[in-house]
Amino acid sequence: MSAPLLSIRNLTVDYQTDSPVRAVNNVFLDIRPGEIVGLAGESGCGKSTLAYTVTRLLQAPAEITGGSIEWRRDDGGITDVLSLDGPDLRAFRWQEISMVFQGAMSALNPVHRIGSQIEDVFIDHRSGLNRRERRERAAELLRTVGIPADRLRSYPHELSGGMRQRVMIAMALALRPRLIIMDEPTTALDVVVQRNILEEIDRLRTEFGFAVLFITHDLGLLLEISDRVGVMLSGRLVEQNTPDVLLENPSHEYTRHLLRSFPSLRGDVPLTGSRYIDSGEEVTA
Ligand SMILES: Nc1ncnc2c1ncn2[C@@H]1O[C@H](COP(=O)(O)OP(=O)(O)OP(=O)(O)O)[C@@H](O)[C@H]1O
Repeated sequence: MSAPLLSIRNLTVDYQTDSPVRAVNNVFLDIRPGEIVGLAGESGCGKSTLAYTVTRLLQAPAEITGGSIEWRRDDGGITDVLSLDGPDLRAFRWQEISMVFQGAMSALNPVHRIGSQIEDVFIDHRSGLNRRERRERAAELLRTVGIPADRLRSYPHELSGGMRQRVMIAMALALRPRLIIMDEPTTALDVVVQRNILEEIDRLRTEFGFAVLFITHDLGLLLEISDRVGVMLSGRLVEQNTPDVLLENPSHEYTRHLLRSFPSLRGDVPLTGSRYIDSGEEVTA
């Protein structure tokens, strides 16, 4: 088994409000190169706080009160993520780890064309590229995520929700990061569009070899797409395992509860093509 790309050890994050909230509580999580790790749990369990901590986007009143996050660089050396700052942090954020968050409409600037927003990533991080090269790369990125290059001239409101989310994925891919964190990237989309985007992410992962930390409250979806799934409850990662083990032999009562809350994995949930449906396994309680 390859060495982890990202190692989260004993991480604890508190919101220092009048009555402090422990949003992340002693979390251990490794992500290996090329792996899709899913993080499930209901609203408020600390998933986004964990993602923001890894990407160092956490803001006051949040405070990291314990633990470490290590990143294995391409040269085999280790970067202490929690002590990164200045240009090193900026470079880490787009070149090593990038993010796709929920709500592409609010993440994209409504008054700028798609093309110029993608090119901005290159202006900030690839200052050696000239205008024509930036434009070519932006066009290539759009094609990579299945959008015709002439859409570079579109404004966000001229694209569908699914297309906007693809643009966000294109931007996240721009500098070829080794890990992409996706926080509810498809939640606002209808099921068919969601499925197309998930297939796209899997195809891109095969093509480019990046790892994915995929965060959603939707355990069913994670069981389908992930190599490993972690279940979070009140800031704790109460269980992490492969989808097969989680389905067949969940060790935590909360995981069993989440599994029971599926209507059925046999037929009437929209998991078309799922290997769990194909195998005909009965997993409802
Ligand atoms: N700015 C803040 N100030 C105080 N408490 C906060 C703040 N942001 C989040 N929290 C609390 O931290 C806990 C974890 O929230 P977080 O947003 O990480 O959960 P989540 O699982 O991502 O939920 P969701 O899916 O709704 O985004 C919750 O109890 C939340 O109320």
